[in-house]
Amino acid sequence: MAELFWFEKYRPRVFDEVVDLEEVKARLREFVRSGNMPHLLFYGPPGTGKTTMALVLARELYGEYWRENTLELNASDERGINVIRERVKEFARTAPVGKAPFKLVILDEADNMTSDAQQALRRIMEMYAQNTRFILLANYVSRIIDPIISRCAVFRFSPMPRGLMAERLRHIAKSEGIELRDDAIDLIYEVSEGDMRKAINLLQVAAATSNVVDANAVASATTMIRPADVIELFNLALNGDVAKAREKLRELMYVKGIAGIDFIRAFQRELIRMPLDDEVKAEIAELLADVDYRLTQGSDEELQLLYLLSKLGAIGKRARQTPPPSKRR
Ligand SMILES: Nc1ncnc2c1ncn2[C@@H]1O[C@H](COP(=O)(O)OP(=O)(O)OP(=O)(O)O)[C@@H](O)[C@H]1O
Repeated sequence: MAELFWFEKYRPRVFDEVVDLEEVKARLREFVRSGNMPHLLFYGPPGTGKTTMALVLARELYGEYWRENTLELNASDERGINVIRERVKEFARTAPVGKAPFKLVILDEADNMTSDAQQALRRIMEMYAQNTRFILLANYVSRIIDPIISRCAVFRFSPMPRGLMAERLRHIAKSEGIELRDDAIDLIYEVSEGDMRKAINLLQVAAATSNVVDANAVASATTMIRPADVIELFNLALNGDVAKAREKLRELMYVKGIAGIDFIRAFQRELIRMPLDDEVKAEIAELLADVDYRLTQGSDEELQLLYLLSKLGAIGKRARQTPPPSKRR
């Protein structure tokens, strides 16, 4: 069956396809080679490859029999520790198929379990240790009780670095016949904060409307402000058309539902690319930082943004009256 979601379609199947995580791969390969391993705990933010790595390990351990030898449970779906106990008991009853001497239980969202449930889980892990190994997946290691941590080999997963995320996105875009622009990658990286699932999803949604994916397409796929709208706002205000700028601002705030702080981020992002004098840019950057601060202090969003627009109007007016530095004597 064709995969509906690209993040599933492009989920790595073997260690070599997994981007980054070199140390984790090396240690897991060693477990596969030796045919033995302890329980594992993978922790880190969403979309950083924990589930992927657990499934790759299962394939590498069992080859074609990986499904028969793997039980995937979600700690927050499964109603309570008793359900987990029953399912593990049932699963562990039969011997593993293939060469590895144990079966694999992958328990997602282990950090959502209460500490009592985790205590019970620890006993289950011990009870079936002879022929099962657990891989616990968690976002926060601090929410896992010490007796479990001390029984596991612990691996940390970090947000995907920009360069590697870009490489992976380019690979997917190429396979899908999509032209992916650099400004789109910048924006996807910024919005996804190193979460690969989110990044791939954004690419897929943006590509649904156009074969050329640029930052505008990415922004339209989110509740983000499009670069084209930011530039228009900037230009309207700087050119002294503050009334029109206000209208545009209100439309974006109330029709698209864009938050004040997102405007500031978008302005900061576009400012670098604006064809303005460095001194003017520095002044605007300072103004943006001021407004940003006041917004974080709880000031009224619309008032702050209107203030920003009128200040931009004044800066623009002054800039038009002052010749650029190269022409100054
Ligand atoms: N290191 C990686 N290399 C290549 N693709 C990756 C990598 N990490 C994540 N991905 C992509 O992101 C998707 C989501 O990753 P995965 O399900 O492994 O995240 P996770 O860390 O388990 O997240 P969660 O905590 O939300 O369960 C994968 O299907 C895959 O397409």
